[in-house]
Amino acid sequence: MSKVAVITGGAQGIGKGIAERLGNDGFNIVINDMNIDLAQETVEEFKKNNIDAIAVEGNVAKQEDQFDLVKKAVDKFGSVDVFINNAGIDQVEAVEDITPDNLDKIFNVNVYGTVYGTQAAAKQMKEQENGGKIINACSIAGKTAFELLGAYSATKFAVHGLTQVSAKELAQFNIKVNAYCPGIVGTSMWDRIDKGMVEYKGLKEGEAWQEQVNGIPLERSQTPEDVANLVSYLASSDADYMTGQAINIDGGIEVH
Ligand SMILES: NC(=O)c1ccc[n+]([C@@H]2O[C@H](COP(=O)([O-])OP(=O)(O)OC[C@H]3O[C@@H](n4cnc5c(N)ncnc54)[C@H](O)[C@@H]3O)[C@@H](O)[C@H]2O)c1
Repeated sequence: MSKVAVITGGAQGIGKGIAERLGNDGFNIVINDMNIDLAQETVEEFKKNNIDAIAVEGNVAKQEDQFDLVKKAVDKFGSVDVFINNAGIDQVEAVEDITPDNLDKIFNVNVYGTVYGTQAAAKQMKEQENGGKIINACSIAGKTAFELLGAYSATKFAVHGLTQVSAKELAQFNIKVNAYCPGIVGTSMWDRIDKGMVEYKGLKEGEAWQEQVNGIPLERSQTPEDVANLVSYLASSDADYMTGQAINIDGGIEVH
């Protein structure tokens, strides 16, 4: 029977790239997203390419939605072998300007969402003979400071910590937990970050993005496929001895 991968926030961007790659690797795919229309469109596109996939509407910040997501995946495909806590949101703000509402919002999705996804996936994986793999969306901003991304960065540092602790706690159940740390990926998230930085710094549209891209040693921006190449490895049996790692895939921006 094919293995099953669940990808939160998989309707577009990095999540879609990962879902497509894992589908081509032979996984059955379950895409979660709040934007169910886009998730359905993505699933239809995958089906045309012979990837077996379903879309499940849900908000990762709600614990019950995450358990419902796992239940729907198991009802449809029989297991959850890989669970990707990919959904995340951005905010561009100087630390002095961060509001309580914004702080709640970003922690709810990026941090609480990762906790709830891990809980739902682990419960199911503990019942499975072969355990499973949980893979979290961290960021280079989860290891290093980036101006105007204070709240976002704090959530990704938290995801980094959660990855390490979950790995230690779940190893005994043959559940591996790792994270991918992308750099500057051309998705709708970066369109919003560019807009926010342009406002703060008085730049022209696209200039903040270009400034970041100019600093990439490999001299090009990143694609969702670049990230998916790493996640494909983390989801595979080749990574069976790896757990607790947060791996940069960023064209050389950060070296640790
Ligand atoms: N784009 C980058 O440069 C970059 C770099 C490092 C890390 N990341 C991380 O990678 C992940 C994906 O980023 P992206 O650039 O593809 O983002 P994106 O905004 O392009 O896509 C995110 C998807 O998640 C969905 N989503 C948002 N909140 C949700 C929620 N509460 N519940 C369910 N779905 C939700 C959105 O509808 C959207 O389809 C995020 O965790 C992000 O922080 C992105």
